[in-house]
Amino acid sequence: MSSPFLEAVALSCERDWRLLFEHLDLRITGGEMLQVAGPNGSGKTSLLRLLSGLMQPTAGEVRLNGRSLESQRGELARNLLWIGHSAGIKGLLTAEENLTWLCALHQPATREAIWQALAEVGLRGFEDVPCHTLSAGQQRRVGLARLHLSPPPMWILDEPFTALDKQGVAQLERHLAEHCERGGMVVMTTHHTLGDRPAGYRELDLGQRAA
Ligand SMILES: Nc1ncnc2c1ncn2[C@@H]1O[C@H](COP(=O)(O)OP(=O)(O)OP(=O)(O)O)[C@@H](O)[C@H]1O
Repeated sequence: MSSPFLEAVALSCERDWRLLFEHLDLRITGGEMLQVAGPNGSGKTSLLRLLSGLMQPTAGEVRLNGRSLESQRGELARNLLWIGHSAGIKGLLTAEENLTWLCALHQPATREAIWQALAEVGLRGFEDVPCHTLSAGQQRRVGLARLHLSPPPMWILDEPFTALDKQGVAQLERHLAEHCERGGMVVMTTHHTLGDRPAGYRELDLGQRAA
């Protein structure tokens, strides 16, 4: 099967009567990484939410494999992994419990696979600890462990490096680049300058397109 591709066609976004961007066209496919950059409030998270089908555009359209996202909800759910600005985990659940139910949305994972993924993100020994007792960076790592659990090909990540230490940043950069090198797709926002970029890397600066 060919890799999925995502398009924005003449996309405009207005929030609270403020036009964030307009006439935005882009196409991203397997093997590519798009870093959405720009100042605070320029619309980076809004663009990611539009591309993930979590928000409706003011004008224009988002397409998956050449067809409107609206008609592709099932396909989108099968192909997309969205990790938002917050770690996206529940504090009262343990790391293992959080990943068990998050994975159930896509592809149920075994306990062994979850423990292995937690080890990959440096959380060996923290599997059965309630997440509210973990540090901010550790909580972020629990959420990011999903990227090691048979994830779908399209990753849309809002500020995934937040709260990570240097080693965590380097490890995540490598993992994202490897995902693209294997034919996966990454769209993300970050204010961080990436040291490890795959061949298919490009940047979209919303600050330079301000409406
Ligand atoms: N739920 C909301 N309702 C109304 N307006 C919103 C909402 N969320 C964001 N906005 C507005 O949309 C604009 C863009 O917000 P957005 O979060 O997309 O920016 P951003 O570029 O991701 O910013 P940051 O770098 O601070 O994360 C801001 O002016 C914000 O006030």
